Order: sequence, then structure tokens, then C-alpha cells
Amino acid sequence: MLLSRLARVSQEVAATSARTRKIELLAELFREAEPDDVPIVIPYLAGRLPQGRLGVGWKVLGRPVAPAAAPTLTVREVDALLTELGKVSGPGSQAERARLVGALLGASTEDEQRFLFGLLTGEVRQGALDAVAVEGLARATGAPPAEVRRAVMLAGSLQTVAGALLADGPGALERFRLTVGRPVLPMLAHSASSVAEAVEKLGACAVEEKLDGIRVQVHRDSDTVRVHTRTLDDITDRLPEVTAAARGLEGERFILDGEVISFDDEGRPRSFQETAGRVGSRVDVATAAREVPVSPVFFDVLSVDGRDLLDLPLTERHAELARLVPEPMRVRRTLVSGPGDVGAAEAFLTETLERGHEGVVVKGLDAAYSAGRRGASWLKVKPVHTLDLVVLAAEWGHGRRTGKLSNLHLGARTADGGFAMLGKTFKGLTDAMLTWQTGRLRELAVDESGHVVTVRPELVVEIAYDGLQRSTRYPAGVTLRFARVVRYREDKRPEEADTVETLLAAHPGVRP
Ligand SMILES: Nc1ncnc2c1ncn2[C@@H]1O[C@H](COP(=O)(O)OP(=O)(O)OP(=O)(O)O)[C@@H](O)[C@H]1O
Repeated sequence: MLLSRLARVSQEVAATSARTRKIELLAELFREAEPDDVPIVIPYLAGRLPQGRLGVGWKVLGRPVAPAAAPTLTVREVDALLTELGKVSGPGSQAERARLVGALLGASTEDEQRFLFGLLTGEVRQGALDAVAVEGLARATGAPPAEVRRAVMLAGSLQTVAGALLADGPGALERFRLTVGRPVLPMLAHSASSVAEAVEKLGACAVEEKLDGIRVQVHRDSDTVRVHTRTLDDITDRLPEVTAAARGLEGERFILDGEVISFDDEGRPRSFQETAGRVGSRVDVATAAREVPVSPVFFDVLSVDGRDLLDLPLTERHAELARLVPEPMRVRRTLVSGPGDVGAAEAFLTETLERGHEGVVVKGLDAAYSAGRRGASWLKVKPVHTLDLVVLAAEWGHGRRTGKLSNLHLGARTADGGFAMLGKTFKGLTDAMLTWQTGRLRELAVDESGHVVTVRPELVVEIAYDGLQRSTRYPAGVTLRFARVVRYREDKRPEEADTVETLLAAHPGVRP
């Protein structure tokens, strides 16, 4: 497929607000695409780079290059060139990158250049596009949209399903059934501001402790156990305790969902940083496991003995979980019959906080497991509110922080798919975080002016703050009071960051 075709459709999709028209445009595009184009076309449409990071500075991109008169570039050629670009390193790499970018831009028409600028700087991000693409794909191939959605949810990748569908037609969906050994994206939660609000919304519900550890999905098929993170990375080798626990259970074939966390000698949870540090360390796992032992605590089960439980209501999945997993390895919960019984839910939250946990997750009893979704039937309630924001730029530090990118410019998502800066902070950053972020942010740099390095808006960071206040300095008309970094959220994509709208809704007293 020609890049010019993709660039035109991308522009048309962005220009129309009618969802049906977007779907039709994408269906047409998919009908023309070769299966091999799909892993490139889908991320490009959403403004994502399949390579993740390229290290191309704005200075390289900013140099004008005379455009080609007629379009000849294919999306696969562009992809191959960007892959090559991502690999350039060592002495002379700057010149080599400039040469490759020059060649790419010189072969592009004006429209294609505009598209590539948007893509490489991360300015065009169409978060909602993947959902529209699923519909377009269903239309293009004659597969039922609901089945395509379920396949995408189970494959954890729209590209993979799209490639299979375009190559083999609707029959290919069979391949994406829930299978032990093949991880699926976990179900996620929305937020509620109080237990009362959550119970009001959900009616009869289970209130579960919310453990601040690392989400794990554990697959066991007789002696084989695999442990995956929320982003589907395989971390089996780092967590021998989890493998041992799974092998110790009665069942032979199952998929469990839960949290891995480290408890101290008194049985209180250690800090998230300690658990995360343990899970993150790949070397000398045995020593790490002695110093910071972790335990799995399960709260859901997706499959048992070849039975797919995803569509069962929570109550039935709980019953299966209770049969399979003994009590200390299951999350604590209490059942609440509805708003009349909210006192029990509040008492459970208080007790959970006293035991050192961060809050509760309130879950509707009838709800199925929606893998990969932020389901409306799981509501988390945490007394300490934090925001997930995106790093837009960073400033070179002074004094002790010389040579390190320090002060972060923080952005929330806006309705048009962009980001609005809410303020800056360098508080809460440990030396290790400073070193890490300096390396990572340099890879994402697109421009440097004075002491400010502008980056592709990719990195999500969790921020604690004391309040919101009006400000004429910032584009959304508000800024954060006493913002400080809690942790980086590499498991989150910028599309999952908080929006200006939800922030304002959480502070009704502050009007920009
Ligand atoms: N009982 C539980 N049920 C579901 N999730 C739980 C539970 N206990 C802890 N968790 C964790 O809480 C997360 C749910 O919150 P959410 O899906 O919104 O992710 P998040 O945005 O990372 O949340 P947070 O930043 O609050 O951890 C899950 O991914 C899981 O890791």
C-alpha cells in the first residue's frame, strides 16, 4: 500500500466526526491492504510507531527537504527505513540518521511529509482509532464485529487479528480462543470517589482489598507454569514463588488473575517500590527472593480444566476460584447486597486501609470478565488520589542534578487527542529515577531549546498532588499544587493517561 493512500485516509478520518463514515473509510482501506501492510497501517493510523522509539531529534526532522512530485513510497518501505533508523548507533550516528531521514522525506510528497512529521513527533494520536478500526475490519471482511472484538481482546493485539482476518477471512477468528499458555490482556477498573458511590452504581457487589503490587496472570498446564505481567511480558523466571504456588494447587490446567506482593514479617504489605524492585530484578533471583519474598494473591479465574469462564458472572468465577485456591492465597472480600448495606462496605475499606493496603475494588456480582477493558463493573476506591500524566518535556538540572534531565513538564489529555501542560515538578525523584529518566527522555527527545528538552509524549508518570488551582500560565487554565512524582507507569500508554476533563470533574470548586 502506498503511504500517500494511508496519509489521505488518515486525514479524512480525522476530518470527519461521523463514526459510520470513519468506519467506511477504514473498511475501504483494509480491503485494499495486503495482510503484511496491516501491522504497519493500524499503528500509523493511531499515530503510534511500531518501533516504539527512534531517537530522531526535531532538529533532524526540522530541516526542510524538497518534496517529491509524485507518490511512490509504500508503507512497508517507510517501515523498513524507520527500523533501520532505530538501529543506528555509535560514532557518526547523527549524520547517518540525518541521511536516512533526508532520504525518506525527499521521497515523500508534501502530504506524506506532513503525515510523517505528525507520526514521528507523536503529535497525531488518535486514541479512539483502534475501536473504529475493529469495526472497519469487520465490515471489510464480513466478520461479526462482536466476534472480532472478542478475538482482539483475547489476542491482545488488533494487528495480529487484522492480519489473520485479511489473509484467511472470518474463519481465522477460531484461532483466537482463550487457551492456557497464551496470555490475554487483564480486565481493568474505573475509579469511584467513594465506596458509597461505587455501591450505588453497582448494586449487589463484592468489595475486595486492593493490593498495591504487580498484576500477574498465571497459566498452568500440568507441570508448565508461566507468569505474565499486565503488559503480557513473561516474568516466570523472576518469580519462583509464584510457580511453586501454582504447582501446589489441586488443578492441572487453569488461568488465574491476581497480584504479586511482598509482605513483611508482620504480614503487612511492603511498599510498591520494594515489590516492583524485586519483580524487576532479573539477576540473582535466588538472593532477591530471600531478601524480598513475594506471594501471589488471586482474585479471579479465567479458565479451569479447558472451560472458558470469561462470560460467567463474577459470583460463579468466585466459586471456581474458591474451589481451586485456598484462602490465604485469595484476596479478602466482603459481599454487599446494595446501597442499604453500604456500612459494611465502608467498614471493610477502613479495615483494609488499617492493614496497610491502598484501597478496595468494588465489583458487580453479575459481570463477565472483560479482558483488556476498563470495565464499568470494577470500580476502585482509593483515599489518596493520584494522576497519571504524560511527560511533555524536561529541563536540565542544576547543582547536584547537573547532567540529568530533572524538572518534568506534565500534561493531561485533552478532548482533541493532544495534551495540555498542567505544571512542572522534580519532587519525589530518586537518584535512580533521575538516571533512568534522563536516558529514556533523551531517546524520546524531539527538540532542545535552552535548557528544555521537548519529548515525544510517551512516558506516563504517576503524580500525587495537594489540589488544583486556577492559573493563567497554563493552557487548561489550571495547575497542580505541590505535584510530586510517585512512580513511572511504563505499563500504561499515553492514551490511558488522565484527561483535563476528569481532573476538572474531580475538583468542581475550581473553574479555569
Ligand atoms: N482485588 C483486586 N481486583 C482487581 N485489581 C486489583 C485488586 N487488587 C489489586 N489490584 C490491582 O489494581 C489494578 C486496578 O486498577 P486499574 O486497572 O485502574 O489499574 P491502574 O490504573 O494501574 O490502577 P492504579 O494506578 O490504581 O494501580 C489492577 O490492575 C491490579 O493490578
